[in-house]
Amino acid sequence: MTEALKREYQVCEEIGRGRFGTVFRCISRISGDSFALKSIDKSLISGDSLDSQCILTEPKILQFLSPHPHVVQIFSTHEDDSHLHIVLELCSSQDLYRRIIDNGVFSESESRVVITQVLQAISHMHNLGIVHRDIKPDNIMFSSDENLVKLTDFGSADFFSKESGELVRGVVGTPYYVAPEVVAGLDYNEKVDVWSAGVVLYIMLAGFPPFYGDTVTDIFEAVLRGNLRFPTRVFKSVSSMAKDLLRRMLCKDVSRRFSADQALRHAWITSG
Ligand SMILES: Nc1ncnc2c1ncn2[C@@H]1O[C@H](COP(=O)(O)OP(=O)(O)OP(=O)(O)O)[C@@H](O)[C@H]1O
Repeated sequence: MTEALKREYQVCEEIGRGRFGTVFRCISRISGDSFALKSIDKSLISGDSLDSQCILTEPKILQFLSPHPHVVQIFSTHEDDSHLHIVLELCSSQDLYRRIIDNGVFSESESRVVITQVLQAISHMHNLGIVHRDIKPDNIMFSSDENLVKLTDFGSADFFSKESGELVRGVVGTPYYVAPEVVAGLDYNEKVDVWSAGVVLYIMLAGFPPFYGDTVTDIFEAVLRGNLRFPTRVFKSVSSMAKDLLRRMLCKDVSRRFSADQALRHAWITSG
């Protein structure tokens, strides 16, 4: 651990583990406030691999996006021979995935509170020319005060240029959440994040994803068909306004799919 890090923070208990590192709670010796310290073991990453790119991209993009109320805040990075340490805002241990598993489906008003904040984070990113490419419940955390939602995990994010209309390439994302144009191997734009946020909203309301299958291939085929259904058993009590927003976010035709800003202006969002 670097001297500066040891001087500034007292490292406490482990609070999580990812593929490349361990996350600890740490306390600032100056303010007494708690933070999350993500320590990435550099020996687990091979030199010029995609993994090492992701790990280096994340702090760079977080620095660029911070501060925003719905993007997990980065405070500093410290590097030594063996590790890259990132000091982040401390979130609650429960992410949206865990909350859906533990508490079941969300009401419309609960879903609205979460998705509005996610869309605000996406709008902020898109306005700064960044596409996240891995929006999913596991990457949506709650802040320690529980009502604030924070978007995390920018390891798959990339820069794009809105002015030049330049498109992004590469199959990136998680099967249930990935947009059809990504699965089809086409170039794509930032609206892939709106599609993924639409999948998240659908799951919060229904408890299952809109496009699913037993294997990754089956899921991809369902995504490519993009046949959005609202089974009566589950959706009979969901408002037509909520379904209308889902249709506009989960629209296969990218040119007709809502942007994050359009979604934020939709009546179902603003009526909240
Ligand atoms: N800012 C944070 N505040 C609180 N807990 C966190 C924070 N960041 C990460 N964690 C916890 O640490 C765990 C590991 O996080 P990390 O970002 O290293 O990996 P991951 O994104 O879960 O997985 P992968 O490494 O496969 O991408 C998370 O699942 C979460 O429980």
